[in-house]
Amino acid sequence: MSQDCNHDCQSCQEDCQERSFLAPMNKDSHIKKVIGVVSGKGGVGKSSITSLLAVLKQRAGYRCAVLDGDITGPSIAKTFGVEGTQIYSNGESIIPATSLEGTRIMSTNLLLNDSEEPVVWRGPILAGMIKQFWSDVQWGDIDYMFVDMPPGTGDVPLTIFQSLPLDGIVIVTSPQELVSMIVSKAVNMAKTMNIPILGIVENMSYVECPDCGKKIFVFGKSHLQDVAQKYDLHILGQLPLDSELTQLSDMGMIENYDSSWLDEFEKQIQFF
Ligand SMILES: Nc1ncnc2c1ncn2[C@@H]1O[C@H](COP(=O)(O)OP(=O)(O)OP(=O)(O)O)[C@@H](O)[C@H]1O
Repeated sequence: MSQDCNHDCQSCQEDCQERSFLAPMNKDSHIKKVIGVVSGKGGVGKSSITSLLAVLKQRAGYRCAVLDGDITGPSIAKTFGVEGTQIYSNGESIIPATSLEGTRIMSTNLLLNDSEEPVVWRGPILAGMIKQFWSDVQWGDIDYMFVDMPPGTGDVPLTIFQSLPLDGIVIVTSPQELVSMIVSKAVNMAKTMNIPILGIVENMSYVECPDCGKKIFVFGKSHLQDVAQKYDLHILGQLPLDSELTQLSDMGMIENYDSSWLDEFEKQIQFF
């Protein structure tokens, strides 16, 4: 580190070991905990679990926010029913959308005129967008911010790992993913970046028979225990496939979702 260091890494060109890639927090935001939600590949329910984590913490009385870092496949605004909300700026910062129950949300969907328009930006622009969501949005006082990370372990998730002060990550998987190498990539990425892994969630694990309540493991025997043991991961939950969750998410009403398994999930995330 140079003797003249003023700790402003943004304007400094020096090749310095102490260089921090962290994006500055918005001056009017006070965010106590930032938790990233990752998955090795798309479609396993990462955005749904991100939303449910915020819903559960909000129900427990905390002030929550969701930063939709899945810039090219945003779904959080729709899930929380704020798609189409007019986002405005106070001249200095962008004001996020607020859901019916008070969760603050920022997502690319809120910035596009047409939510069906594809986002065809390249990596550096995507990464810059996520930093702007952190630095330029006036989040206010937040107890828990959940960051819906882009799927995979590529350039953009890596930038989020480096740019946001993550307190930990939650890994979301599907039963099929657990038998592949995909989970190990997400685990190794977090370990390389020195970010604590809070736990692993197996989503779409089983279907519950509506008549007798029996759990049917449609993808065969779960490998969750083996994987958790192998990588020393805390199991946060084994969540069922539930059509009501899909329907409420599609209607923008995830905050109304309730189910008996949510109580157990809520207990498992109390230590965050
Ligand atoms: N446990 C579940 N039961 C029923 N439907 C679910 C469940 N989890 C997710 N879904 C549904 O599956 C679809 C994909 O889920 P989601 O968008 O959360 O996945 P994702 O991993 O974030 O995908 P992507 O990475 O492509 O954004 C959505 O329609 C969602 O409502």
